[in-house]
Parts: sequence; structure tokens; C-alpha cells
Amino acid sequence: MSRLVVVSNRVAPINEGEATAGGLAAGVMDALRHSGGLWFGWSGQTVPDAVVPPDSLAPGLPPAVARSGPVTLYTTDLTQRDYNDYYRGFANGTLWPTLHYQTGLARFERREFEGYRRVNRHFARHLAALVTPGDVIWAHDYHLMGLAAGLRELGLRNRIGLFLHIPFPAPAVLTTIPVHAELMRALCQYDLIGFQTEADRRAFADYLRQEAEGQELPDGTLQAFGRSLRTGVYPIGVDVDALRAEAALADAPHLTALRAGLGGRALVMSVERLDYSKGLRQRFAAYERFLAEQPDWHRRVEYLQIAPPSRSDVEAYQAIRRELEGEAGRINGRFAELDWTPLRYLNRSFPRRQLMPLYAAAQVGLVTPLRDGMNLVAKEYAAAQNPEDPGVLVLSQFAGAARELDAALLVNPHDEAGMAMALKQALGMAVEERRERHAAMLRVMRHNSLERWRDRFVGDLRQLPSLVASTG
Ligand SMILES: O=P(O)(O)OC[C@H]1O[C@H](O[C@H]2O[C@H](CO)[C@@H](O)[C@H](O)[C@H]2O)[C@H](O)[C@@H](O)[C@@H]1O
Ligand SMILES: O=c1ccn([C@@H]2O[C@H](COP(=O)(O)OP(=O)(O)O)[C@@H](O)[C@H]2O)c(=O)[nH]1
Repeated sequence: MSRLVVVSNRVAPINEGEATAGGLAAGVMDALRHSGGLWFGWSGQTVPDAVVPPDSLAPGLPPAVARSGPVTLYTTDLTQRDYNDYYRGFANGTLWPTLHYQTGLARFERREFEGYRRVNRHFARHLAALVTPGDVIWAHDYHLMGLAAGLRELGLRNRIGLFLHIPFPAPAVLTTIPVHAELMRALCQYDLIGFQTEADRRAFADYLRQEAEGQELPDGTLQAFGRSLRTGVYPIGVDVDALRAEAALADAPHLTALRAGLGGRALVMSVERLDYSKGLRQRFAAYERFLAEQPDWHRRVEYLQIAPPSRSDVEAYQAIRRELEGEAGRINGRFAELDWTPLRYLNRSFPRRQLMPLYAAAQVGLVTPLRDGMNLVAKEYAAAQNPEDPGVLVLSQFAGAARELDAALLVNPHDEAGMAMALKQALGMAVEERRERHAAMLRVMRHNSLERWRDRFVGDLRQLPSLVASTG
């Protein structure tokens, strides 16, 4: 069978047990561990600009190689300029906010877009030296919308697919990016584009129809910018059994410490990168409202928020961090007692295997992003629960996960009063209802597993008729 070559900006840490930076790295590593293959991406390190001359067409330093089980990891450093223009600039200053419907936080600099294209071409050159004609190439996420175009320029005719982990917005939102047409033209050099939800796939097809005179054929093929490509919906899943085994480690020392601190109080828990798209500000406000309206819950509940800093050199991330620090202090100042801290706010990351027993100990998982491609934490929380006495997942209707986990308590993350009510409902929910909701979520998660996500995407990519794969 043809070899699988994975490309993403972020790769998982090589050392087992280190905290993964986000759902993509966690999901791809879990998926690749079974099938094996080659994974190429950024090392997470930057080097001074002087290492690579500014106008160099060469891809820079040769990639470093490491092995993690059956996965061979090739990683490359970014120069400071590339990091600034591509990662911090166009990817996380323009694409991330816009694709999450936060156009007010997006900026656009032509120079950064050029940097984005330059790094995509550099990735393509590195990759071209590693792949053979029979390999299938599976690229990931918004950082690499231009990778297939770079590979085609170098003459590669391999089947190339992209899975977009984050939302694809309505055309009216995407077109706020001044270079949307150039970006989408490059994106159409992929043979297969996968989305988390049908709404995302539909929005992409709508864009091509409305803005690029595209067409959708009866068999689902899209035609635009002189290309034919396929699309599909592949919700990323989790390995329920592996997560349940991690969650069952009841003697973990950090769990003992948590239990001692709780002293029998109910635990409400949230975990995410400190990102404005995750809805922390609105969630803090909802919790404050809950405490103000439900004095009988004082001293009987604690909210643990784990929020490791992320992309901290992007201004919008610095602003949300400052704001949340202030809010956490204010809420505790308003309600805390000598023997009760209602909100514990931790700005550090934990390895996932340490998080799982904590989820299992939490009566409520509060996952309320303003927008999210999927949100794996929602699935991990549900997987961690004891089926006989499960906790309740309170989930944003705007997370991709809500399409599958509709047995959760769904909330609008902009509705503080609604979230406060949902929290009360979750904390008081009878065990029969909790079991029913949990069983329904577990059924969906077992069906839409991580394995199925990988197998369906890679299977569809492998099966593309060669005509589709080679036109261009
Ligand atoms: O690489 P970083 O800049 O540190 O950010 C971490 C990752 O965040 C995003 O994750 C997304 O993928 C998840 C898995 O499919 C999905 O559940 C979540 O909703 C998305 O936000 C980002 O898309 C990744 O590229 C980043 O590596
Ligand atoms: O301290 C932390 C915080 C998060 N995560 C993991 O990071 C991923 C976050 O993925 P999600 O899809 O929820 O959001 P993203 O960060 O990718 O936007 C999940 O697997 C979490 O378990 C982790 O291992 N340690």
C-alpha cells in the first residue's frame, strides 16, 4: 500500500508524556501511531534570520529526523522573519480570527501573506525531497492552504489532501481577507479537502459558487479555478478505550492533591489553550452570575480552569490573558471565604494522561467556545466519565463537537444567563438522565472514532480517480 506522508505546522512532542500543544498534534499522533508513516512539520524553534539569506529560494536548514514508534518525524526550524510573517502574522493574526468569525481581531499585512506563501513553498521543497511518486500526502490545517500549490509548482502529481481542523466561515466573512481569491485558488490545488462538519463543507462550496464561478457536479466534485476537487466531512474523533484507561488511574498524585483541596465540593472543570475563541471571558461571567444567583451553592462548588498560554506574542492573546487574570481575581475577591476559593485559574499545561483522571473527578465539564472546529476536550471529558455515575457535559452549540454530542447540555456561549442556568441544571441533574445522556455520547464517539477519521480520509484520498488527482 502507498506510504502515508503527513504534513502539519505543529507536530507532537517526541517524548511520551509531554503536554501536546492542541488537538491537532494529539489527534494526528494518536492516528499515526497505528498506521505508521512519515510526519513533517515545524520544530517549534526559531533561528536568527542570518542563518538563511532573506531572498533565498532554498528551503533553509535540512530537517532534523527523529523516530517515535512507527512514525518518522522530520522537523524544520523557522527563521525569525518566517515565524513573524507566517505563524504569528498571516496564520494566527489573519486566518485564525477570521475563520473563527472574529473579524474585529483580524489584521491584514501583504508582507505577512507573502511570508505565508514563502513558508508554504519552503515546506513544499523540503517535502518534495522526502516523498516518492506513490506516496499519498495528507496536510493539516489553515497554516498549509498553499502547500499543494507549492508541490504542484515542483511537478508533484501525488494525491494531496488537506484536513481543515478549524471552521470554514460563511463567504461574507472569508471575503474580508483581501487576498481571499489568491488563497482559495491555491487551496483548490488539493485533490481532497476534509472538514469537521457539513456546515464548514457547505460554506466552502458556497464560496466557490458565489465568488469563483465554481460548480458542484451531481457526484459532489467541485470545479473552480480550472481544477476538480473532492470534499468530505470527517469529524475528528478520540480513542475512547485508551482515554478511559488513562481516566481510571485513580491513584494519580495530582488527583489526590485535587481531592484534598476540594474537600467534597462539586467540581466544574474547563481546559483549553488560552485563546479568545474559547469563550473564557463569557464563561467567567456566567459563573459569576451563577454564584450571585445561587447562594445555596456557595462553598459547595469549585470551578477549575486550566488555560495554558498559547501564541503569547500575538497581541490579541496578550489582551485576553490580562483581562482574565483581572476577572479571576475580581470574582474570587467578591465571593471567596477563608475556607473557599470559588475559582481556581491555572495558566499551565498538563499532559493529557494527567488531565483524564481530573475530568473523571469533575461533576461538570464546561466547554463553551465561541467557535471551534471540533474541540477534543469535550470528547475527552465525556470519554473519562464513569458510565454508572457520569458527570454532565455543558457544551457550546458553536463547537464542531456539538453536531455529534447533541446529548450534552447545549448552550449559546454568548448567553451568560443561559449558561448560568445550564450550570445549575447540570449540578442538580438526576443520575438516570446523566446516564442516558452519557450513553448517547459514548455511542457516537465509539462510532466516529479517531481510527475512522483517519481511515475514511486516507481511504478517500487513496481512492481518488487518477484523473482527478492528476489534472491541474
Ligand atoms: O499549534 P498552536 O498554534 O500552538 O495551536 C494548537 C492547535 O490549535 C488548533 O486546533 C484545532 O484542531 C483540533 C483537532 O482537530 C480541533 O478539535 C480544534 O477545534 C481546533 O482548534 C489548530 O487548528 C491547530 O493547527 C493547532 O496546532
Ligand atoms: O494542558 C493541556 C491542555 C490541553 N491539552 C490537550 O490539547 C488538546 C486540545 O484540543 P482541542 O481540540 O480541545 O482544542 P485546540 O487547542 O486544538 O484548539 C486536547 O487533546 C487536550 O487534552 C493538553 O494535553 N494539556
